[in-house]
Amino acid sequence: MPIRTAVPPRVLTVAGSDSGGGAGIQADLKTMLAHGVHGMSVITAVTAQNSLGVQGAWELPVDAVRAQYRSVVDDIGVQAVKTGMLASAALVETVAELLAGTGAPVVVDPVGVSKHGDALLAAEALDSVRTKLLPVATVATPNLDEVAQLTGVTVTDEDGMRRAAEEILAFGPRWALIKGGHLPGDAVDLLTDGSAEHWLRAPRYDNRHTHGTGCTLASAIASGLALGQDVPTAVESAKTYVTGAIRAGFALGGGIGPVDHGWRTRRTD
Ligand SMILES: Nc1ncnc2c1ncn2[C@@H]1O[C@H](COP(=O)(O)OP(=O)(O)OP(=O)(O)O)[C@@H](O)[C@H]1O
Ligand SMILES: Cc1ncc(CO)c(N)n1
Repeated sequence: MPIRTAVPPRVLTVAGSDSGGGAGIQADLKTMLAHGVHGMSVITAVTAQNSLGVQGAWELPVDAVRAQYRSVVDDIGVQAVKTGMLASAALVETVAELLAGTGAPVVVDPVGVSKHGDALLAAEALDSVRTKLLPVATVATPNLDEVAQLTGVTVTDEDGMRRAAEEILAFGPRWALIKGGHLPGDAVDLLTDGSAEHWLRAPRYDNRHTHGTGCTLASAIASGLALGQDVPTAVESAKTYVTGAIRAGFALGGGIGPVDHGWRTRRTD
């Protein structure tokens, strides 16, 4: 048996736990495993969640979040970070302050509500996301509901996605990835840094089992960045990964099932 000598890149997710295993920390770590990086976690909140919705949510104390972050970063080190559910203004500000000191690229998924419409971020935290968190992001990945919450822009078409990207970039992230997954038609996303524009197009799969798509996409981007890819390359390969995972999504429970993070190891065609 060969003995491993190379150490895989390390990727940190700062996010909430989804007991159902489809989104949040659980989706992030599965995505990282699928990309061959070493996944680590700072848990910000615990949700009681399944295919039907979010039955409860409890955020962790700021000190617990700080301590987890220091444990990971001071000893193991990180090559990329992804943030997801941050729950409160206090946690958003704490995480933003911690990330301002990291030299690693940061993918911010500004999680606002779950697929079922359950709030995962307090309304009074939106301003901290705009002024503290987005400025430290290498890539921000809002869906169209999060765009509306953060900028007031209602997107109905691809021109609207351009306007949304400008507004998001004005908060300070280096790149904006506007996810058009909630529009009808093909699943079209726009990646831009204000000059280059990359449109990512994939067929829309008529699959209701899409729990955790946003977490999966953002973690795949962070994994690509940790592997040394540039932002457009990491986003393109993450889009391919999430599209395959949605295509292979499966029914679990009585509601919206998860995407299949392991689709590449299971597909035969
Ligand atoms: N039915 C679908 N078929 C193919 N691609 C999809 C579909 N739904 C979403 N996508 C793609 O999945 C990715 C995630 O987008 P989406 O808008 O679903 O994120 P999200 O709402 O943040 O997800 P979640 O809140 O469940 O984590 C995007 O690349 C989007 O285009
Ligand atoms: C914990 C958690 N994070 C993110 C999402 C995004 O949908 C979710 N449903 N649950």
